[in-house]
Amino acid sequence: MKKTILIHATVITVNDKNEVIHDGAVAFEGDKITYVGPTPEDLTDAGYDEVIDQKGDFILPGLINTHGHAGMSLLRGYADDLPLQQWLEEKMWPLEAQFTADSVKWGTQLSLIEMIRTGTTTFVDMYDHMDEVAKAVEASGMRARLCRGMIGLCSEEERQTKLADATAFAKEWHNQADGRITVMMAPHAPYTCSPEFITQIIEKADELSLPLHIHMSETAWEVGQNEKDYGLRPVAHLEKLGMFNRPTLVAHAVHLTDEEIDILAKYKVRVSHNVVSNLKLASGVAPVPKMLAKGVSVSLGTDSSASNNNLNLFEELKLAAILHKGVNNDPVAVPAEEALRMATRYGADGVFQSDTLGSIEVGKQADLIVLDSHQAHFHPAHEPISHVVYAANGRDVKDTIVAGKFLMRNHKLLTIDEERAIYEANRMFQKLKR
Ligand SMILES: CSC[C@H]1O[C@@H](n2cnc3c(O)ncnc32)[C@H](O)[C@@H]1O
Ligand SMILES: [Zn+2]
Repeated sequence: MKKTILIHATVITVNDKNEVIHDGAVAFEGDKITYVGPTPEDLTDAGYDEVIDQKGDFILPGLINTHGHAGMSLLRGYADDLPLQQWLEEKMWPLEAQFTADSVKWGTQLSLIEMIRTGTTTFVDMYDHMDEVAKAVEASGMRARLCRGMIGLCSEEERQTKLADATAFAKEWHNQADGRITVMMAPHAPYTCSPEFITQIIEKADELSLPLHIHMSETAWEVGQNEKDYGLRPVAHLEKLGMFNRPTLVAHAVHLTDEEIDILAKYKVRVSHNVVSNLKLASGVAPVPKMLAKGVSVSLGTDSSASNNNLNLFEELKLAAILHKGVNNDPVAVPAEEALRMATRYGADGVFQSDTLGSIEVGKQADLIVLDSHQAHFHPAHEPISHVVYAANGRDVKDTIVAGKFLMRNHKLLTIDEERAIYEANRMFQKLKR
């Protein structure tokens, strides 16, 4: 197995002690980290196949995007400035109904390019034609937690076809691509899936020992609708259906009462905070400081490029750190260190892989990103965490490494043909009837 060491770097470990190592080094053998510490004085007999001098660049754990729909990059910019329900019903769903496996394949390629370029090493994806997504992830070298999203607003026969499709996908792809691909079961939302359908999906997740993923409490409309239809708000509704007895990741969680936050904390429900998407669709602002204070694990998600309109998690990172200060009149809400944990450690928890991902520690997966620190906006050279959260942007990422393999080196993508992907995505979009 190849042994590599990155030396003379500023290593932002995001470990328990939040250590930052100046003139530090990170070594990995195969897919695992084998050394984290000061740059060794003498490497002559250490047996490394490759020694890379980072000249002070920042090394961080790869970022983890805990909610999105990669295929939807095909619809970037197609329907801006609308509220969620109108955006979905009048714009997204009619176009998605025309999507083929090829549309999803090329939409996903665009997303993978953006994510690798901006330092995401693991992402969650909920969509249709998931075989195409899984094949693209496998070839790209990325890590992903994938799920076939199920919308229940169709005939019983179609619902059962979707459940069978999700089950077959899970059986075929869970723990594949050397463990880089894992799977969840995903009812789309409480307002698009009946209680009976959600129950069937929970039972299937139980049978397959898989976590669950769902959009929840995204808009005030959704909460009102749930109360009207079932006499309960979404959190109590899903609790009653037994969803939270299984490991669950919910996306959005914008409209929550204090009691609902207590329920999420009690069941260790993971929350994906989609700050840009929630602002753009005018859904609201999730009570993130309250959730964090009550011990809820809150990570960051982009949602899709159709509501974001990019997959650059550095934007979520900065906004998560500053928005909650503004709306709560509290300059210490979501400090920089906590925002960075949301993008890394808590993300690892969000994908149920905190043992192996989310920080730079010996034994964990070598999922690393390198930021070019030789730029004006990273100087004066102090407080690296502050610079990464408040001053950095996705284009600062020069190297992206997943499972010890470079997917991008010196800004050059190594596993995806970018020009072809851009060409094909445009061709796919032109085929859609708008
Ligand atoms: C078939 S699963 C994916 C499904 O979700 C839709 N979607 C995208 N973004 C959101 C969002 O913010 N809330 C609810 N649903 C969303 C997407 O259009 C797909 O149909
Ligand atoms: Zn979504």
